[in-house]
Amino acid sequence: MKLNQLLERLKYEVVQGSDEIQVTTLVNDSRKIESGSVFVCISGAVVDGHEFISDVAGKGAIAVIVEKEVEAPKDVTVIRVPDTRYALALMSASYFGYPAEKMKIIGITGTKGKTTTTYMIKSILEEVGHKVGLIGTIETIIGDEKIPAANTTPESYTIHQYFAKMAEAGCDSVVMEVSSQGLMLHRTAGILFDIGIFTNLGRDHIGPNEHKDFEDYKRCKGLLFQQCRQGIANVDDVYFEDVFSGATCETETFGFSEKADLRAVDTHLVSRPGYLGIAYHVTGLMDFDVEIDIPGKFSVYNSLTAIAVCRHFQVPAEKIQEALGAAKVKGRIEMIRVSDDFTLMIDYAHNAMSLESLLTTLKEYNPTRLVCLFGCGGNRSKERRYEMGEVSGRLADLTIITSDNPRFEEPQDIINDIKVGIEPTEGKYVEICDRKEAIRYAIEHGLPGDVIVLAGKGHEDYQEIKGVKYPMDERVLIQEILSGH
Ligand SMILES: CC(=O)N[C@H]1[C@@H](OP(=O)(O)OP(=O)(O)OC[C@H]2O[C@@H](n3ccc(=O)[nH]c3=O)[C@H](O)[C@@H]2O)O[C@H](CO)[C@@H](O)[C@@H]1O[C@H](C)C(=O)N[C@@H](C)C(=O)N[C@H](CCC(=O)O)C(=O)O
Ligand SMILES: Nc1ncnc2c1ncn2[C@@H]1O[C@H](COP(=O)(O)OP(=O)(O)OP(=O)(O)O)[C@@H](O)[C@H]1O
Ligand SMILES: N[C@H](CCC[C@H](N)C(=O)O)C(=O)O
Ligand SMILES: [Mg+2]
Repeated sequence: MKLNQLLERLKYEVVQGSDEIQVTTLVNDSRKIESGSVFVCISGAVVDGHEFISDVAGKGAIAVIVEKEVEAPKDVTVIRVPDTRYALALMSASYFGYPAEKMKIIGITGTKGKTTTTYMIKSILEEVGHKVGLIGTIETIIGDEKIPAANTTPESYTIHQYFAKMAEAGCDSVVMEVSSQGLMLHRTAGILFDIGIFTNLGRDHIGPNEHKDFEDYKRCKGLLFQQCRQGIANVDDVYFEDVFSGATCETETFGFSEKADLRAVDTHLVSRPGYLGIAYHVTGLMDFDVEIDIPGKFSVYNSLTAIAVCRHFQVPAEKIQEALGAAKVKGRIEMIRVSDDFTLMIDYAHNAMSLESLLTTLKEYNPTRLVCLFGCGGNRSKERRYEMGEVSGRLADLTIITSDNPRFEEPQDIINDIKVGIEPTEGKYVEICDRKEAIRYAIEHGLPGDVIVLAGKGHEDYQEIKGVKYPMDERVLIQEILSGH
């Protein structure tokens, strides 16, 4: 492949050498260089790719793409672009033959509900015969192949590599989560989404290596609506108009508000022993009854989003009803049967917004006690800690504070930060640092009619401590506890 073909959709300057050369592979990791590779230098959060130029030249790279002034061996072509992450995205699309243009691409952004909604959309579209690829927090799904995810929205090269595999596997559409960091770091640059979705916006992801402030977070979410044809938005969210202020797409809305194009009415909780769900009537652009096995008001939002998307694929109401009735997502309000007396669930709520909506909605089912077990991740937004502490102290009848993924922080320091939030609420709490022991406590002290939530780890099957991921799956811990281990 010729270098100028990879660069065809970019503005660039040839600083040294020629763009007429043939290259073998496109690489942004010096450890993956082959003879004839072009190396894209990314200024990362940990290291600067520009520092590897002599290393990659020694390994056979024949061109480098830079965004800074650099010294390079004379036989290496140097191309300068304004932003190398942006360039990597557009070059990757070309490298893999523009696979996004062969399928319908659905992108979902928002603070919460992305993962849940992607699975709902996939199951509805597959009900009527579409073949749907999926990219998100839990995994990437290409036909029968499931690849565990490192990021919610992977690096652009990986996205196009997955797209190419999906197109080859016969997928006609892709549903993917588009995180604000993904938008900020140009991981999805150059993709024209057929449908872009905005679920909601809450304070999150502010801190070192994430967003500098809420304004930046909000601005990044809005970028999706400058690169899609049809926007679909939650009109009830207070930030909807802000997020869509620069939008260039057609826009339709969903929500409870009378203004919504697709609206939920007559919502009612469904509760039977061992079962919590929600039902409503959808009206406006479509008209039918919906019942879902996932409790809570946000299940109404997530399913409305899925309905709005599937309407654009002309899916009939009965098929949507059927697929939504069976929708289940790993670690998202996943019910685990441990007792005939009380209800226990594993959920991924790991910020104040999701914990507040989860606990509020569960309280509506009138449990004897609402018990909330959680910790917070280390080396992630510190605001989450006291905010989640405050939410749980205020809404739960008992909070069990424990560890999540401490990463490089001391678990007890994280617990202390959570206590700063919980103490002023006078909410009842216990602290048990070891997560398994904390779960044991929750199960052994469960009272008839209790609802117990294990929050924060959701689908994760590991605990990350000082750079090592140790196996830890809450489903396995529960089975061990029940069998007396
Ligand atoms: C802070 C951040 O966003 N980091 C992400 C980023 O790392 P980076 O580019 O800054 O990497 P770096 O290690 O500094 O390396 C810079 C460059 O040098 C290259 N390099 C590096 C070492 C070497 O020996 N040779 C070499 O060439 C690297 O390949 C890279 O091109 O790019 C990597 C590849 O795409 C990501 O995996 C990584 O995500 C880390 C794991 C992360 O935790 N990110 C979080 C903040 C994140 O992005 N989260 C969002 C939202 C989550 C959600 O709410 O669902 C997500 O989309 O996942
Ligand atoms: N629409 C929603 N509004 C608020 N909270 C939600 C919503 N949907 C799900 N939640 C709560 O947030 C948690 C995470 O949901 P989900 O994984 O679907 O969101 P996400 O946007 O993919 O989040 P992440 O950025 O962490 O991947 C759920 O476990 C649930 O507690
Ligand atoms: N995608 C999420 C993962 C958090 C999950 C939680 N278990 C933790 O480790 O903090 C984030 O980066 O914010
Ligand atoms: Mg997600």
